[in-house]
Amino acid sequence: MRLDGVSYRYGRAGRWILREVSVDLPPGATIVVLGRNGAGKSTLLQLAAGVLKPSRGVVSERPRPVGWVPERFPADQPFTVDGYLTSMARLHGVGDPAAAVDTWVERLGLTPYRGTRLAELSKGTAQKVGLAQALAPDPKLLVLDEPWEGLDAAARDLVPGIVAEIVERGGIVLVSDHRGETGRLPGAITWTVAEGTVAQGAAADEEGTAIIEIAVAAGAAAQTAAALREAGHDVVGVRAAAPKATV
Ligand SMILES: Nc1ncnc2c1ncn2[C@@H]1O[C@H](COP(=O)(O)OP(=O)(O)OP(=O)(O)O)[C@@H](O)[C@H]1O
Repeated sequence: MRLDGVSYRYGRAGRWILREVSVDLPPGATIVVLGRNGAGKSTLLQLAAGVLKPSRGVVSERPRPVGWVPERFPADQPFTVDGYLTSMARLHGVGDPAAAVDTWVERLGLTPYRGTRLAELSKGTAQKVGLAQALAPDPKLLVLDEPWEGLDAAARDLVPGIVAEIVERGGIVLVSDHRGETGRLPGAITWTVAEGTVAQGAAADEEGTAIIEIAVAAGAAAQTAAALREAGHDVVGVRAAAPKATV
C-alpha cells in the first residue's frame, strides 16, 4: 500500500494538516505513528483507513477489509453489544457473522456484556467493542488510533498478539501513539508526524546518529528488535532480506 503526495486540510479554507506525504506501507509491516498532540496522527490514520479522502494525492493498493478503531468509540448508539457487532460483521460481508462475533467477544472478555446497550458500557469496555468490530472481518489493514489510551490493561496486553497475527498473515497494522509506547509492538517501524510531514524513525535528535543495518535469522527478528529497543536504540525498520546473490 502507498500514499503518494497526500495532502489534507479540513475544509477548503483550512490550513494544511499534512503536506505531500509519500510513504510505503509494505505487507507484513507494523507501523507506529508518533507525534505531538495535534500533529496530524489521527488525520494520517484516517486517510490510510479510507475514513478521510485526501484533499490532494492518492492512496493506492489499500488491502481489504480494513479494520478501523477510532480513538473514541462512538457508544451513543441504540444497540446491544451483540446486536451492534453482528450487524457490523454483516455489513462487512463476514461469511459467518455469529461465529466471528463469538470469537472476538470471548477473546476480548466481552461475554458478560453481550446483552448490554452500548451507551451503558464503561469507556474501556466500549473501546473493546470498537476493537472487536474492527477485528471480526479479519482485516488485512488494521488501523488503531491510540489503543494504549482507550483500552483497559487486560485488552492492552492482548493487542501485541493480535497485531502479530495480522502481520504474520501479510496484513498491515498502523498504530498511533502519542506517548511513544512503541516497545509494546516488537518489530514495528516508527514514523513521526510533525509540521505536516511524515518522517521515518522516532523524533529523537537525529544529529550525530548512525544507521546500522544488521541481518538476523527471520525467526529472531522480533526478539532482536525488542532487545535493541530495550537497550535504548531506535529500530527504524525490519524487513525480509532478499535472497542472497552468489559471489
Ligand atoms: N474535524 C476537524 N476539523 C477541523 N480541524 C480538525 C479536525 N480534526 C482535527 N483537526 C485539526 O487537525 C490537526 C491534527 O489533528 P489530529 O487529530 O490528526 O492530530 P493528532 O496528532 O492525532 O492529535 P492527538 O494526539 O491529540 O489525537 C489539529 O490541529 C486538529 O485541531
